[in-house]
Amino acid sequence: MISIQNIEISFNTPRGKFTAVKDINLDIAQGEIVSIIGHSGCGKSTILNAISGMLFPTKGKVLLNNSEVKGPGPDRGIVFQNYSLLPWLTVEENVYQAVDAALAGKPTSEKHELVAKYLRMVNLWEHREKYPKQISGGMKQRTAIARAFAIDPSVLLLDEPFGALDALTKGSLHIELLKMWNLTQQSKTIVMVTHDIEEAIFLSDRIVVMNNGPAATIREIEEVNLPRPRNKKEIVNLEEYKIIRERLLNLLMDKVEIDEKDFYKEKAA
Ligand SMILES: Nc1ncnc2c1ncn2[C@@H]1O[C@H](COP(=O)(O)OP(=O)(O)OP(=O)(O)O)[C@@H](O)[C@H]1O
Repeated sequence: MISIQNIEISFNTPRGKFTAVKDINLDIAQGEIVSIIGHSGCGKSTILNAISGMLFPTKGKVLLNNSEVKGPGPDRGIVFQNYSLLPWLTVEENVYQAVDAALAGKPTSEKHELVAKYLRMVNLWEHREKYPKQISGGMKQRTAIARAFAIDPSVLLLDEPFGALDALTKGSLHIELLKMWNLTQQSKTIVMVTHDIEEAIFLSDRIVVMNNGPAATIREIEEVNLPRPRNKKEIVNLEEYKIIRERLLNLLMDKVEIDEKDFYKEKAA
């Protein structure tokens, strides 16, 4: 469904051309959940932005259902870490506004029903009249996720959506995300950027591990062959889980160790 073909993304900076990522090739099937992990600054958000159409590759192309991505569209819903709710609208209005734009021409009652359905799904119906400043971080992110699902995009792009949340809230949002994915017959394709290895394993079918930048590339792609539905308490005891976790930790720690060695070398010199 998504085909990233040999993309390179460079930026013009005051110090010249900066290549953030290069030689990125990745095919993602419909209904797959794929996470992208890697050190800060390795280009995870840059890749997500190229899929969203907010950024154009300097070389190569991104195809969505065999058509080249030329800009953002309602077929792709995006959730960012910083909630991105409009502060002057209530929870319900924030979701309605997106639905109204995506379903222009449909009866108002139908749009309101849709908003209600998704707010109930993320347990926010009781809080629908509150403004963003009156709700917690987890509730803001629930609103953003409900809004993204309500417009019924075929692809959901999540940029560290749970990064600012505490572990318990994060855990319940993981379950709500999978609940919505299951309710759509696992037909939505989800691409998520995260720093959290456990989160990536729990949610994903595949995990893309990036090298460090500049000119970062894909280092390895791990398949997560854990049965679904997944139960967090149960999967952590499975051998497969432990192997993937160890492997991801080793891949990500590699660079840190190299940096440390360099530091001691410099000190000795
Ligand atoms: N508009 C821009 N102009 C110049 N450089 C940019 C621009 N956008 C991103 N970069 C650079 O590209 C690299 C990749 O950035 P990106 O935000 O994709 O990283 P990331 O892996 O998502 O990082 P983090 O995990 O910290 O969010 C960084 O070095 C960043 O400074």
